[in-house]
Amino acid sequence: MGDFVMTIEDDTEIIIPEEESSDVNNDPQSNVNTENDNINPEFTFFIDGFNNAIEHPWDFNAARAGLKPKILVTSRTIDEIIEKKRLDTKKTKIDKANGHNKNGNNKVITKSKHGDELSMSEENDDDFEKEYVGRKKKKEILKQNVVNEDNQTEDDDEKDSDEDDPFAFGGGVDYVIEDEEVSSETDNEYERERKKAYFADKSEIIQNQDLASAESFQTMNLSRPILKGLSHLGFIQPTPIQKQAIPIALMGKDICGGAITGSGKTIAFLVPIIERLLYRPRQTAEVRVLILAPTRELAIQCHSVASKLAAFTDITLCLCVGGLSLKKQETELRVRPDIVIATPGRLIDHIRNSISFSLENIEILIIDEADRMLEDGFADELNEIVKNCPKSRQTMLFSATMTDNIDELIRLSLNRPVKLMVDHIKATNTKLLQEFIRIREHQEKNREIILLILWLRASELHGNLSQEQRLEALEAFRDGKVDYLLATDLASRGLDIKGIETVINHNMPQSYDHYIHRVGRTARAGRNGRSVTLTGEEDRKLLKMVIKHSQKEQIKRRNIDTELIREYGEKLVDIKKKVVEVLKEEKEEKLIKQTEMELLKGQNLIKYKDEIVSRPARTWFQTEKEKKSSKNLSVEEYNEKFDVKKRRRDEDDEGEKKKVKRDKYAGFEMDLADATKKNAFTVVPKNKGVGKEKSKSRDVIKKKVKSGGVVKKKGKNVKRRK
Ligand SMILES: Nc1ncnc2c1ncn2[C@@H]1O[C@H](COP(=O)(O)OP(=O)(O)OP(=O)(O)O)[C@@H](O)[C@H]1O
Repeated sequence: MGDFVMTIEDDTEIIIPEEESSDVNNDPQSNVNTENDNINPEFTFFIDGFNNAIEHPWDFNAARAGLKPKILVTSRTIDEIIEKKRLDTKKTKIDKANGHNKNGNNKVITKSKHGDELSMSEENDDDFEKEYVGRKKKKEILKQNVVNEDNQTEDDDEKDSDEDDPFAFGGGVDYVIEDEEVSSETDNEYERERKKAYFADKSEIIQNQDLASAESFQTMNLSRPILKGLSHLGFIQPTPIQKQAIPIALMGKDICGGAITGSGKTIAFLVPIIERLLYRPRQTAEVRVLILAPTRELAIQCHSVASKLAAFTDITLCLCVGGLSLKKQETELRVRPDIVIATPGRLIDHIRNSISFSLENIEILIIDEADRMLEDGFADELNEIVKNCPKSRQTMLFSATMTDNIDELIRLSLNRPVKLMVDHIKATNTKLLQEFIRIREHQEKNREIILLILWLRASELHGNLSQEQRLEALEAFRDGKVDYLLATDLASRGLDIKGIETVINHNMPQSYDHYIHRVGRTARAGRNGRSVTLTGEEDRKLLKMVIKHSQKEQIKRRNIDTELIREYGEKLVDIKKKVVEVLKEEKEEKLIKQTEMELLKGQNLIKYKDEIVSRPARTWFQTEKEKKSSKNLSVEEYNEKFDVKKRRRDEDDEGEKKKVKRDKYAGFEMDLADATKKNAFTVVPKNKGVGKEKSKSRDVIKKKVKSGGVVKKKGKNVKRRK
């Protein structure tokens, strides 16, 4: 859960003078595209719809440019440890087969970073895999059946006669349940009246606005540079949320916008911002627009899309997120960029500590994933930011699970916001096929085995990685260099990576909202997608909610052959010893790295002592104690939901308290916070659908038992870095 709560502590950075020189060439003004003055009046738009959208509408360039200078430490990563073990195994095998000290022609000699010489056969690169998986299983994967209730296995039938059993889905049972989490559906008269008074009357606004003119971007009265930006991104027709939000936002109204995941909410708020900024006074530079996002990666993505959309304007942008160089951001903020895209913690750091930066001229405040930002974990930071913005600003909130709860919204002092809930409330995309694998209580220990059967090969994304590792993992995944991304909820919101075909939930998430965001990483922008969720007995209520909010044909049940579970369970036991060794080595390497970093920090403190001492100390709006407690709040809030879920299960069991005991080894033995352990989920990209791909089991085993920091590159004969 620490993933989401970025505070000043996460960003501790010793700013060394050398860094300054490299910043000079990164003036945000250099992004200004002078083409603006040179627009070709003859340019035309492509008109064949969605397919024109470019492959990667965002990139990591700005984030990479903002990375702190790399500190070279000599410790090995877990990838290197595993690679070495793999090579050692091969070496032993080859030595055994060939007799000692025979170096055949087809051997590659590599030298590890630590100087030990290793030999391996080019032809032998699959050995490790063969050893632990066995080729014949590659085909057996196809045995898994996706079934509906007509086709369940005997083992699974026992409880399914109960007509209130959500696992019995597919046969036409219509669940009508009271759902306290979908507020609008359960509002009482008083609540409805309150909302009527709080929100603007949309029909009145629409009456005054010719929404028919919003049918295409060209008829929206947008300026030429924006149309050109949209055209370059390959966007021709606005999506439903864009059709509604753009004209209303251009009127300066506050907006509470909700639309399903992957429906183009980012463009829905970026277009009106950029259009309005084109008419800003040019005499003085001011920071006029602030876009807030809950995670660094989402802010990076938003900044990248915004830069592309504004490429033919003179609008300047600055990315202010933790994990990237403070100094560089300070330099950029000094010239007052028009738009700042930020995560809350780093923004507050700048408000307090960057000379001449303030939010006093903010005209538009956008809060992306607003419901998440309104949660307790962000409460203090959000209050601090809103307090610093002028009251007269325009505020726009967006999320796929947007709340219309007035008590939550009231803190943002909105001005008669227009509620735009475009899709059926909390619906999932109809192009999403949702599969569920039932995990009975006695099978809880099999979750990892089942993942293993699903052939996962993964890189990782979670809060325990450095920002550089986080970017590398995402980039490798986006570019198809790795097949899967194993991620915590850090990746659950907003990330838009083309080609993600499947999302696998190792556990059903804590709430339906979390579920919507996770599975929403696939089936985006009109594409098909699939989610597979390992569903425990305690997840019945959530499963019912999913069914309730989905079309019948979106829901399927997937069964896993019990014989396969047994076999793969044995394989896991076989490699247990090796995994434990790797974990031990990794721990030692981490310690080495930490020590080296401390040493380096100490050296810099001595070297630049005068300058560091003469600088005013950085300040924060909370005391250490407050900071810690708001960080904990977020985790507590998350765990609370877990407890609720568990309680529900206990209630289902008629009060009988049953604790599912999980083998320590079978669980996630990683450094992440407990809440995160319970919520690892996995994203699977294009053409690597469940049951189709070849065996990559060792990676899954590696991930399963140790979720920290592995980026496994695809392909054979991965050469070791020197
Ligand atoms: N008008 C359009 N035409 C074609 N593609 C579009 C259009 N608008 C947005 N897209 C594409 O749709 C995809 C999803 O957009 P975006 O990331 O803004 O979704 P979102 O609604 O914010 O999703 P989430 O709720 O998951 O954050 C992106 O790849 C984007 O490039």
